Amino acid sequence: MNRQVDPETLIRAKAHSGTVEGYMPGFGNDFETEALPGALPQGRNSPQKCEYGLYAEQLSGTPFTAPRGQNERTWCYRIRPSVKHVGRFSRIGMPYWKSGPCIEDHIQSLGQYRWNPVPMTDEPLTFVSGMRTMTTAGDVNTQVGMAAHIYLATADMEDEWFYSADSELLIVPQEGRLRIETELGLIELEPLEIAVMPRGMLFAVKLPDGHARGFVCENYGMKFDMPGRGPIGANCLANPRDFKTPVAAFEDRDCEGRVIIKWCGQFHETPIDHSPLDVVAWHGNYAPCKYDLRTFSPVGAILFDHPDPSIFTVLTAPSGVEGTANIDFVIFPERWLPAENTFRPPWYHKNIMSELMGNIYGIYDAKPEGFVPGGMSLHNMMLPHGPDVDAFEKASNEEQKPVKLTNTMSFMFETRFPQHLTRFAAHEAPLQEEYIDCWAGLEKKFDGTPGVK
Ligand SMILES: O=C(O)Cc1cc(O)ccc1O
Ligand SMILES: [Fe+2]
Repeated sequence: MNRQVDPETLIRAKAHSGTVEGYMPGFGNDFETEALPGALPQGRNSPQKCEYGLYAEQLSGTPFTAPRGQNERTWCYRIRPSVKHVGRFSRIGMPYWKSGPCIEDHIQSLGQYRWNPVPMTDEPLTFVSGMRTMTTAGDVNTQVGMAAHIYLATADMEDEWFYSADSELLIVPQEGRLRIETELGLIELEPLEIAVMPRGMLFAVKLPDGHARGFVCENYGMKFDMPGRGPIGANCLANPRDFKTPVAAFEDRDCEGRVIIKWCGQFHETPIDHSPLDVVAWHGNYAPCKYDLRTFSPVGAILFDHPDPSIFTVLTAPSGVEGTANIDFVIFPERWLPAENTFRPPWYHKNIMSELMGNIYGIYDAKPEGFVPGGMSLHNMMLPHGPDVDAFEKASNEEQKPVKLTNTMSFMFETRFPQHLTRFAAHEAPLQEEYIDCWAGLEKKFDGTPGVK
């Protein structure tokens, strides 16, 4: 990639068969890709000397001895090895990017929370410096739990690259496109797509629209995986081929730059005198990917009742306890609602899991007012919630012909751990103080006499 990643000078791998415009299909596949012919060694990983004078380097995403099927690593053939950064690491501040445990004593009261979109800013903020943590759960040091962030970005990362040693990053754009230049290739992302950036992988984010806002789920624990479909069978929900991993792309460029690392909740930087996006060829199964949420094929109730939202799980990060996710990433996409004699929106409930929701666009059926695109809500462990009074009345009284729910895409980061608000979420972000009043109008209908009311 050249600095502006100009398509003319971009040295990108030729599309192999099965690739779609710079991407290879499949989830967690063993990929191979080279931007220069013959750069990728065949039949071995570490020849005595690599073609083109490249250095071989392995990036391990799982322990060496992880079981086959979970074991993930990638071999990179690069112009310089990663140790060729210039100086020592020095600590820098990133005051709005928090890590768990971050249990500060600043919350007025326990509650159900909802926020308006955090407004865009004129301040020059990159994808990294513009990260604003809303909640943390678990502990980054023990690699358990997660954090939920919003990012506000107005500036490209110029000669600046970032990696998180702490976490995998699930990126959910809400406004503005992102151009994510990674060590393994280029990901172009727009709202209604998501990207997953593996732990330890360098990248820079550029802003084709000059600004961007979105959500990030930072996964401290085991990697996101596709959920098992159980009796649903081999198809529907997210299909593996709709995950796209970039082909190799590199730049050979000297510069005065810096690498920022997030490491056990702290931020460090080191100078670098060249672009670290210098991987000419790679092979392996530890790689970034993107996914278009519009390719999710929802499966739902086709006669009666409202199923658990787990049917809409796109990705799940296990916790080690079966069926109890460190994080489930769930979406609420456009779909048909045909169920008969059924209260169709979500039921009222309390949940051992903690539910952080965000609205990407449109209207969420349980909250027709107040949960707006760019907004978020948090229904924490065992705190009751459900449809607001208008949604309840409408869904209880409407004629039950099949309807298509359109103009909607919300999502949920659901974790087995309680989520703690940051000071930013409690005091700086536009918290809706009156949120719980959305249930105030739910009146007692019971009068002791039989019959539906
Ligand atoms: O609370 C929410 O809006 C999310 C949600 C949706 C649903 O369809 C069922 C349960 C649930 O927690
Ligand atoms: Fe819920």
